[in-house]
Amino acid sequence: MTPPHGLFIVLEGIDGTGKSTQAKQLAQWFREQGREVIASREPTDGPWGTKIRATAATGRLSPEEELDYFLRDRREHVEQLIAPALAAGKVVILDRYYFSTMAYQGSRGVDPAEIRRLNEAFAPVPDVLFILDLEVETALTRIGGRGDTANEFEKQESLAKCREVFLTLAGEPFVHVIPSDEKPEAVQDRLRQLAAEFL
Ligand SMILES: Nc1ncnc2c1ncn2[C@@H]1O[C@H](COP(=O)(O)OP(=O)(O)OP(=O)(O)O)[C@@H](O)[C@H]1O
Ligand SMILES: Cc1cn([C@H]2C[C@H](O)[C@@H](COP(=O)(O)O)O2)c(=O)[nH]c1=O
Repeated sequence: MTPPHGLFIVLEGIDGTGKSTQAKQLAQWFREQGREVIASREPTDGPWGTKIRATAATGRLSPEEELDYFLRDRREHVEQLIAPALAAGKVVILDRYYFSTMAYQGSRGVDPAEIRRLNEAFAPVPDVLFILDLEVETALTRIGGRGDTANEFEKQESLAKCREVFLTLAGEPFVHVIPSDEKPEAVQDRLRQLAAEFL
C-alpha cells in the first residue's frame, strides 16, 4: 500500500499570536485522525537556529547576517527533516518558516520578494499556510502574560511592519488568515475545519 501523500502545514504570525499553542493542538488532532505527524519549528534547535536564538538576548545581527543564518538553518531543516517526512507521507506542521523571514528580515529592509525567491529555490511551498493575525498590542500583552519580557525581535514598531508583510500574503490560494483574538479553542476549531479538507 502506498503511503498517503505528505501534507505540509505552516503556522505563521507575529510573536504572541498563538502559533505554538495551535500547532501542538493541530498535531494532536491529526494523530487522532490516524496520521503520522512531524511537528517542528524555526529557528530550529540545530546549530544555526541556536546561534540565532541567542541573539534575541545579546543583540541582533545585521539583516543580511540574520538572513544568511536563517537560510543555513532552513537548508538543514529541509534536508534532514521536512523533505524526508513529506516523502514518507507524513503530516509536517511547522511553527514558522520562510514567511517569517520575509516578515522579520523584510521589515529590516531586505526585499521580501527576493527573500521568497531565495527560499523557494530549495524550500518546498506548503500545502496550507495559516497566518494567525492579532493586534500588536494584544500580542505583546500575551507575551508578558507568558512570563516573558519582549526580546530584541519583539519591538512594537517592527512587529507592526512584520504583521503588514504577513498580510500581503492573504490573497494567495494556499493562505488562510485566521484572527487569533478569539479563545484558543475557537481558533483551533477553525484550523481543524480547514485542515479537514486535506484528510
Ligand atoms: N487565543 C488565545 N487567547 C488568549 N491567550 C492566548 C491565545 N493563544 C495563546 N495564548 C497565550 O498567549 C501566549 C503566547 O502564545 P504562544 O506562545 O502559543 O504564541 P506564539 O505565536 O508561539 O509566540 P512566539 O512567536 O513568541 O513563540 C501564551 O501564554 C498562550 O498561552
Ligand atoms: C523563522 C524566523 C523567525 N524569526 C524570528 C521571529 C521570532 O521573534 C524569533 C524566534 O521565534 P519564536 O517563534 O519566538 O521561537 O525568530 C525571524 O526573524 N526570521 C525567521 O525566518
